Amino acid sequence: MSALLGLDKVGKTFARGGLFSSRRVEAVKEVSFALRDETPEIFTVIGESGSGKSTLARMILGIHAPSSGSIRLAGQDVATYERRAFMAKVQPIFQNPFEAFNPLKQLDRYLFMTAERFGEATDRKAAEGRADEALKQVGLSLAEIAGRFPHELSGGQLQRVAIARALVARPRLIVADEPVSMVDASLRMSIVNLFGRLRDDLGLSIIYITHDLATAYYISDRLIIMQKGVVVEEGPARAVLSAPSHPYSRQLRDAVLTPDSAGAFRGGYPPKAVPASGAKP
Ligand SMILES: Nc1ncnc2c1ncn2[C@@H]1O[C@H](COP(=O)(O)OP(=O)(O)OP(=O)(O)O)[C@@H](O)[C@H]1O
Repeated sequence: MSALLGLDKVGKTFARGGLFSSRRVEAVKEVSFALRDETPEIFTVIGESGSGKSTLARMILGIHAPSSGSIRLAGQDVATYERRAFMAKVQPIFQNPFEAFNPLKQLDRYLFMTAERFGEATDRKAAEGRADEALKQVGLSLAEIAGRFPHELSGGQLQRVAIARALVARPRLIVADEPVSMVDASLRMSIVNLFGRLRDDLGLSIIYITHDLATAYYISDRLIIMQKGVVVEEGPARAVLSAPSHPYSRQLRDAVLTPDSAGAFRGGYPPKAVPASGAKP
């Protein structure tokens, strides 16, 4: 078995209040997990605000260096990758699609640029082909997007373009940090369903960072639950959320457990009545 991604006792400590401050925050402590090469999956990192999810995502993306432990992609330490080679394998999707794009730049430019930089497209025609293919994978097309600016699209459409931009590189792994929390509640399930299709059709693995238990339950294959930087529970998503053993996991589950959704958490699938947001009942 070869690992696509392997984290071994990864930790991150920040100095609070400037470089010379002695106050330290342990944002992530000794997190270990591996994604298998042969088994594409949606691996969810769930936890409340401040639990260390984004710090973990940034370390996997090579934005922050771990303070301890190691992160390996296809057997190689993430820190030693040449940036372009790394981005061809791992692509990010961030929370706010409106911040991901310059409001003055046409959206197709981003797709062409990614195709040329990370997707090995050698000319404009190849880049257009790549962009159209990726847009179709998210339910759009180059004809619909060509020449359009970010403000001309809805948040949901724009997040689809952000996902298409990631796909243009034909990565092995997508790290999606709260990708649906800025998207209209009615569209959240369609975005997470799209992740499911990308896993099944393209063999992509997705690290899905969220505080939304409902979408996590619905789409995840495996998950870890984080609290104060520590993994308090891990395992197959349905098993963990149906019978959580840690008090914090139970608290999380109960926060979205309405009488209507209770059946879903007892094992019914798909969970028809689970709310699309993490809103408390
Ligand atoms: N650059 C930084 N400098 C100092 N402290 C930081 C930095 N980044 C994160 N932290 C701290 O690390 C802890 C974890 O933050 P992180 O953003 O990873 O949590 P999170 O689970 O992603 O939260 P949220 O859901 O609100 O984004 C918090 O206490 C945060 O204040």
